[in-house]
Amino acid sequence: MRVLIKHVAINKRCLDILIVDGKIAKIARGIEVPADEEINAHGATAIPGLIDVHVHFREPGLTYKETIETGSHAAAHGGFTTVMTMPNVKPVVDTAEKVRHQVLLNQESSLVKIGQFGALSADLVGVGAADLQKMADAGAMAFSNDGHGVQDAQTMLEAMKAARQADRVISAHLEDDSLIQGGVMNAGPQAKRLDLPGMTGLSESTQLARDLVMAQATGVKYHIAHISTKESVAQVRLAKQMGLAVTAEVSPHHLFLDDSMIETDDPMFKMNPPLRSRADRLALIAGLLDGTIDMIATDHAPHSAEEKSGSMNDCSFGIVGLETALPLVYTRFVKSGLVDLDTVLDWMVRRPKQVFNLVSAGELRVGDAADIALVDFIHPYKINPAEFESKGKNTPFTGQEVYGKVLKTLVDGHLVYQAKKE
Ligand SMILES: NC(=O)N[C@@H](CC(=O)O)C(=O)O
Ligand SMILES: [Zn+2]
Ligand SMILES: [Zn+2]
Repeated sequence: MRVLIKHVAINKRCLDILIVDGKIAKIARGIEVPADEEINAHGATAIPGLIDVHVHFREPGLTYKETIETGSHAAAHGGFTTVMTMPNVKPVVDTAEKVRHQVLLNQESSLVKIGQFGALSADLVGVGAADLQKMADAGAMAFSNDGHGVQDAQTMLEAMKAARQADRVISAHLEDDSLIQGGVMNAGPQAKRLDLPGMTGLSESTQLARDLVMAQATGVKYHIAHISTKESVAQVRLAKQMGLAVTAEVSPHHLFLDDSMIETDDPMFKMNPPLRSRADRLALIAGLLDGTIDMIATDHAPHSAEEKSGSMNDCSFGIVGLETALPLVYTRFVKSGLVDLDTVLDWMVRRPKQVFNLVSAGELRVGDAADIALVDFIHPYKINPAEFESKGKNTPFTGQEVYGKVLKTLVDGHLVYQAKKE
């Protein structure tokens, strides 16, 4: 099977891409060979398919929020060709048998490549680490307790030792429950103004301090999920200087929103960790720019309309991200002149691939898997949740004007998303 993509921009040059049997065979000017399928990509830019190391597809158990199929359509629509799915489905993916089952389910139902996380402890809250080695053997690509902080130090220590042994990364959701105090947004003047219970960022940074000491002792590859505070960024910077195998991801919403922008009690602004202060947000941007933070991950967390209605006091934590990440990052960071597109691809393709050892993901090089997104960076459009492929429409970015509409997405040379003609 040969696919020929004609007249596409790559690093600002107009080139053709020849794909043979799912792999990139040639990238050059004016390739003239017969092909089973020819795509005229005039006006589009080709980028390697994006990688998101933090998403929630809600199958099994919570499929009214999202299924593997709808989540994978959302990924493809967002230009993502590989995602890593968190284990907080129902039942939680916390045994080798459940990992095996989940990996099969992912393969059957997904349009994009999926790396599956196994849980660090039983049901995400159990004391004592789960059997990480067995889960790794069954196909778990990494481990996480996302959704819950690991409250018990001994449990985290056991998990770190086992992850080190199995050569898998731990992605930590950092949250000390004793410091949360029923908060629904960041503690600070804005929470007071809105008369909403606040939660302190110390909940994240204190647990991070504990974990970094144990990460050094065990030598585990330790990754911080959705980092959100300036204190955490400072700790990661120091830990890296000390030579620890520490990495971190930041979400687009923590980069582009802060609690001063929450003007009303609006469920679309409730997520975990919460939007922090402007000073925190600026520290996250600085950390990303200087390499302290390695990558961007969406924490795509779909919920039903009902679960995201009413007051922040009662609604669910989390927002969707797969279908807004690239346009938001491109518009705020590249269009504004802060960084070039290639740097964004470091954050959204290369570092995620390296850190999580995602060997099947392609990087737009001859010989690599043809995981490619064709993107229109020229024409602006407005974010409209009604156009999302995800079941979750819960985003605080509705109506924002952005650049970076995905026109087509290919996984192993197969078209998995195609924008409707206007
Ligand atoms: N981020 C969120 O607010 N929610 C996530 C859980 C998580 O990422 O901690 C979810 O599963 O809904
Ligand atoms: Zn989390
Ligand atoms: Zn999450």
